[in-house]
Amino acid sequence: MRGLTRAAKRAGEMTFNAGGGAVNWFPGHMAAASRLPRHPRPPQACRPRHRGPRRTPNEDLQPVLAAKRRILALNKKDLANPNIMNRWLNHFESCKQDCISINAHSSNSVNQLLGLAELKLKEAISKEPTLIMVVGVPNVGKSALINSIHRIATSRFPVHDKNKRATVGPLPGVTQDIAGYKIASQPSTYVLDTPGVLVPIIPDMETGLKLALTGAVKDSVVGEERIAKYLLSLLKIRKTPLHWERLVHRRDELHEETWSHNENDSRDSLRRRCLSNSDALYVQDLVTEVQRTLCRTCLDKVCS
Ligand SMILES: Nc1nc2c(ncn2[C@@H]2O[C@H](COP(=O)(O)OP(=O)(O)OP(=O)(O)O)[C@@H](O)[C@H]2O)c(=O)[nH]1
Repeated sequence: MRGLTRAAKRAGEMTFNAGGGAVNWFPGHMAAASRLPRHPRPPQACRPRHRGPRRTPNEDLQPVLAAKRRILALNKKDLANPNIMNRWLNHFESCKQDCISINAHSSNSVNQLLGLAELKLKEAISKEPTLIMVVGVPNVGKSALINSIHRIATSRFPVHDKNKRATVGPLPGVTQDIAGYKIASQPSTYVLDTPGVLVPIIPDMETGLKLALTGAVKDSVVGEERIAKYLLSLLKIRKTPLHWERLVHRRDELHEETWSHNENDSRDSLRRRCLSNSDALYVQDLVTEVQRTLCRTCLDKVCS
């Protein structure tokens, strides 16, 4: 296991050095947002994180958040390996952290989180008004979670801003400002959506590349090719079988199936569903290059 970790670290360094160029991980809106929790009346905190629980806590916010009642929400559970997710839940439980894994798009899942929040915030909710802040790195699903909470709340209580929605998007950095959503009255309770915040300085390259892989920073900040190479290195290190050739065969099969069953299907739609020849060749070249680099630096030895 330690060998794997070391190899991944080495792969991160190599990928990073190969791409070159300084990376600005911390744009202006993040700097502004990282000052928000020091508001004179600091709110309770709910922190959705996603498929990188080790890489995504913001240590700079810990002193402020530690004093709050908080729940750790591991979001995007539908994308995570359930065994690894359970290991993380056990880990946080052993650290006496209230932790739950959720899918922000699922009402059942968000209802479970709300149940836990009600239990946890019982005392605080009796004081008016209560602010619940959702914080986390960019693209973790904070706005999606807020929309689900707001939708559930509006089905329970009459609220005036029923149609208010936080903007959700596949790229990081969609939310640039703080916004409040009323989810209960008497006593008034609000959830606050916040811009995703990274730490001002990414401690090491591996963390940066992993954040990029999970979508917490835009691909263009690190460089698409650099991220692709790093991903391929990780797949190689973990001995994940690569299926490019099978994809090309699948394309030929699909081609035959589709033309024999549905003659109206256009070539364009076919192309969208399959990997083109040039894409497959490009990926194969990339794999070969990564494998050659890995051999050169004896990463194989580290893994074996
Ligand atoms: N599969 C899956 N996707 C999710 C989940 N939660 C959010 N997403 C998707 O993740 C992407 C980012 O979601 P947002 O809610 O915009 O993330 P955010 O944390 O507000 O992002 P910033 O504005 O960058 O801080 C969107 O494409 C969502 O649809 C989830 O539980 N499962």
